[in-house]
Amino acid sequence: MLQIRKLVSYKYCVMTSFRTYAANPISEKQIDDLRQFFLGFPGGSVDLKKDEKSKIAYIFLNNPERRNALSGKMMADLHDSVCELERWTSGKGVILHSSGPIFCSGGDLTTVKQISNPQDGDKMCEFMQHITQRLLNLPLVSVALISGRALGGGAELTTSCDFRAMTQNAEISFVQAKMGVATGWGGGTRLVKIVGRRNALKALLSCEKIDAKRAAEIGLVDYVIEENEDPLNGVSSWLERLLSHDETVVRSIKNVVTVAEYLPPLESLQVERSEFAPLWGGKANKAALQQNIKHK
Ligand SMILES: C[C@@H](C(=O)O)C(=O)SCCNC(=O)CCNC(=O)[C@H](O)C(C)(C)COP(=O)(O)OP(=O)(O)OC[C@H]1O[C@@H](n2cnc3c(N)ncnc32)[C@H](O)[C@@H]1OP(=O)(O)O
Repeated sequence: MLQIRKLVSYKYCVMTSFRTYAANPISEKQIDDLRQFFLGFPGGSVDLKKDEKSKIAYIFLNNPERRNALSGKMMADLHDSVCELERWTSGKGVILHSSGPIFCSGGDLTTVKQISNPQDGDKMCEFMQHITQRLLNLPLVSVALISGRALGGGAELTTSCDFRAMTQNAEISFVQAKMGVATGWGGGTRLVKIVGRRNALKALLSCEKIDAKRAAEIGLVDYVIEENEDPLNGVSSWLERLLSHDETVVRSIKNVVTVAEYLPPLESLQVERSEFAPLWGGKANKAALQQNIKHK
């Protein structure tokens, strides 16, 4: 019993410190300073809704007048949403979405123009890398629903989820090179992991419009919304089917996959063990054994 308690407390320590570590090793004070700085650039909001029945949360990018561009204030909102989701212990999934013809037109150019110097650019980079990595590392399975176009920082945002769903007319374009910059929100690093080195290099240099067909070819999209399907209902049903297991199982699987990406194998195996032990003989496991399931 003591051994199991030790394992559970090990798991808690590793996962708590890991989430911040893998997001960027910066202190709470630094994060708070960055948050305060970016709150000074107003416009739009990022709205969080949690559905306790389906255990799926929805992060909504809301800045329609500027084609859902991300203002400094929205970056701070996104940070707050991710923090709230880290505390949502009964959740299983999260969907990042917006409405209108543009999923997200990137950084809000009103904000961007006011911080157009290397020092502030680095601050934005640090804050956005931190937020997007924390989003990706949540113990929730995440999907970016790209309905319409995702440009620049908007394209980078789509890589901060486990999966991407696209509508038939959606396009993802990494236009950073055309803007005289490279990716800075962590999207370059994540894109290489998703589509591989050559496809990433091509997407970043060509600034091409990647439609659903091309995205499927390079492994950038996981679910294409059907012609007559409501995008949000469609992706929610797709995710619910994937998350049909007990939340303890879903969250453990997500944690194991997350740590395997960052930690050396021996440490990752230790986390896997600490995730497994409490599940073995647990509520979901006992219920499954009682059903005498045949996996035909
Ligand atoms: C962080 C950084 C990075 O690269 O790392 C970035 O993301 S830089 C940002 C990279 N993104 C961009 O450069 C986007 C530039 N915008 C566009 O290409 C276009 O606006 C589209 C996004 C394709 C939308 O074209 P569409 O014909 O639908 O609308 P529109 O051009 O009339 O735009 C409607 C209104 O939204 C505003 N608007 C559009 N995108 C904006 C943005 N990113 N920031 C601030 N305002 C923006 C327009 O100025 C316009 O405002 P008014 O009606 O008041 O004139």
